[in-house]
Amino acid sequence: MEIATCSRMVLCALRQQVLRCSSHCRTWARLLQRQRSSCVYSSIHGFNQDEIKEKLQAFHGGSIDLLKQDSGIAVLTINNPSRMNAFSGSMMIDLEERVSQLENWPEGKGLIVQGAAETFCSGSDLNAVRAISNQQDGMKMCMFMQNALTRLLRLPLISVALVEGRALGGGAELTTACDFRLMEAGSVIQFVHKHMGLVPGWGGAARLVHLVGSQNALKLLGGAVKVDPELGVNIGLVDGVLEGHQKTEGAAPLLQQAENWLSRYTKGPAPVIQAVKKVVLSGRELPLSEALRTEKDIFGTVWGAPANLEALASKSKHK
Ligand SMILES: CCCC(=O)SCCNC(=O)CCNC(=O)[C@H](O)C(C)(C)COP(=O)(O)OP(=O)(O)OC[C@H]1O[C@@H](n2cnc3c(N)ncnc32)[C@H](O)[C@@H]1OP(=O)(O)O
Repeated sequence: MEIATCSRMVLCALRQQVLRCSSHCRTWARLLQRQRSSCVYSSIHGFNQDEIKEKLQAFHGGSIDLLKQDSGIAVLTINNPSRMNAFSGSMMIDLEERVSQLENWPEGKGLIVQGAAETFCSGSDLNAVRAISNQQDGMKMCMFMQNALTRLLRLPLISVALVEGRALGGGAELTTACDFRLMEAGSVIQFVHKHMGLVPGWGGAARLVHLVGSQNALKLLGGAVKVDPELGVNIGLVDGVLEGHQKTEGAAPLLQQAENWLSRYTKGPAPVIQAVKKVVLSGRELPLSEALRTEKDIFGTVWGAPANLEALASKSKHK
């Protein structure tokens, strides 16, 4: 073959490769843009994040701890045991920061949200609530938490709330910002807002309606019903019941049980698991035509990618 012909062929292959790469880059840029716009409120809604962060910072205590594991499953712990893991202001800021870290975790596949010291979370810290009980601050805190929890639910990770002990008020809302909920036998999820003269404000009502339907949501909020694992499973709020490791002899620690449960869905390469979450998320949140276009874009990120080529080469049978 002539040298000129050969170089033309190489150039052509290179051009195709560049075109393919730039199309991938454009797709990723579009998807990243969508991820960045995960927030519900921004400056166009009159929301100033720095302003409310400064206010929340004054109510300290507790922390939100993040452990990223080599397995690709991270554990997020609500840690304020002396107040039954209630959310102080600084913990709200911590939560937002941990969500940012998880948004930038290419190896991530799953997330378990748990409470420290054998209980889940008793909602917002009532001391902070009293101090910011004026209308303006309440709205700002509500927007801040809706943004953080919406971004939590929209992470490209399959997430599970591991409910041990009690999930009350904002704690119950937090469970709805995960893809799945697992409850320990004997634990309770309760939207106690009505007893506090409130309704959910962290996005919990909107998400609850999607999970259990408006009839059940109305019952749970209107009656401040104590949801035990059996009721939770019956109405579709809860996806699995774990054995209480202290009460049942030989039961594995709860976190271990939750990791085992989740690992069924996180087995495989991170880009594929993240793509699975993204297609479901777009189907759940977008109008059909937009969801279909997004699915096509996400499909484009896995088609012909290493995991796909490897599977094709191995001629796998799905037995
Ligand atoms: C939009 C968000 C809406 C919201 O989240 S509003 C808040 C909803 N949550 C609540 O109302 C929970 C109030 N707390 C309770 O009902 C009970 O404390 C709870 C969780 C059932 C536990 O009861 P017990 O086991 O008897 O324990 P206890 O009452 O002695 O509590 C132990 C210590 O924890 C504290 N605590 C519990 N929940 C808290 C909260 N949300 N904010 C601030 N402090 C809270 C409680 O005051 C007590 O502290 P201390 O030992 O008296 O200093």
